[in-house]
Amino acid sequence: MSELLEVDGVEVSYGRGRAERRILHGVSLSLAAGESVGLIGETGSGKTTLARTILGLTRLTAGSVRFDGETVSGLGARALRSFRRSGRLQYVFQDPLQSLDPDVTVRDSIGEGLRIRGGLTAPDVATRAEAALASVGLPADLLGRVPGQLSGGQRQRVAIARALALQPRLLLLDEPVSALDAANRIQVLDLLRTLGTDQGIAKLFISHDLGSVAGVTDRIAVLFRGDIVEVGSTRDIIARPQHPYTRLLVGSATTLTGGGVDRERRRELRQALADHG
Ligand SMILES: Nc1ncnc2c1ncn2[C@@H]1O[C@H](COP(=O)(O)OP(=O)(O)OP(=O)(O)O)[C@@H](O)[C@H]1O
Repeated sequence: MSELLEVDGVEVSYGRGRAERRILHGVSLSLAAGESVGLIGETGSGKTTLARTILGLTRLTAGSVRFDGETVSGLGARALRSFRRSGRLQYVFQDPLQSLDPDVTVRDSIGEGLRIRGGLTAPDVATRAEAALASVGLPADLLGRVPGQLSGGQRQRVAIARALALQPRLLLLDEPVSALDAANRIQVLDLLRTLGTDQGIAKLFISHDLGSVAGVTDRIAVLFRGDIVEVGSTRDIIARPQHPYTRLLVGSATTLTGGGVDRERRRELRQALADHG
């Protein structure tokens, strides 16, 4: 199967000289068109760094990122701008206020990327914005509101609609529900499960919480201290986790196991992890 996204041996460091710290140690990961994959790792493991590298925002020191047949990691500033304008790869942040301007209406916010990309008349942009809003289950009467007049769950849906309006091939969703309360979290995850499947949009869910993405992904990749330590179908990862860190994740996710592993077992797994690293 030809891959939509191919991350191959990516290394990223921050700082220089003595202060240099390697964050990603040769990460490889691929996604096919329409596939839904979870990238799971604890805080500081390098998830956002990997997302930023895929977007071409962070420079890699080794390896490559290919997307939709193009080597993104090799693009110069100008080519990168044009790649971003194309909208083929969209990023949804944990906090919707990071992608939404507080003074801009929902209508203009969703239409902005389309206007920047060009090629559509103003009425076409408006129609696409309305359709995108409807596709995330929100009514058209929200179009005239600004983000401060929306609930947290509505804001995140608007941020998703804004990304969808550009008809991307891949959505990078960085902790898309962790800022939401429990009820909104379930609703937005429910939306994300089916969203884009008809159009073959691939989704990469980035999260520290295996439980919250298990129901929406085909595969899971586990990132631990800058290395992908395990990749497999979501079902296999949950039923037969191999790496000690994955076992700890599965054991801690009470929603998956109905109870989680007991304290003593978690202590053993933490010890195994310490021995591992
Ligand atoms: N611009 C930067 N300069 C220096 N160090 C950075 C920079 N960005 C991130 N880091 C460091 O790189 C490591 C990985 O950070 P990253 O944000 O990728 O982790 P993460 O897995 O996304 O964590 P979280 O779940 O907390 O968001 C952390 O130790 C962080 O402090």
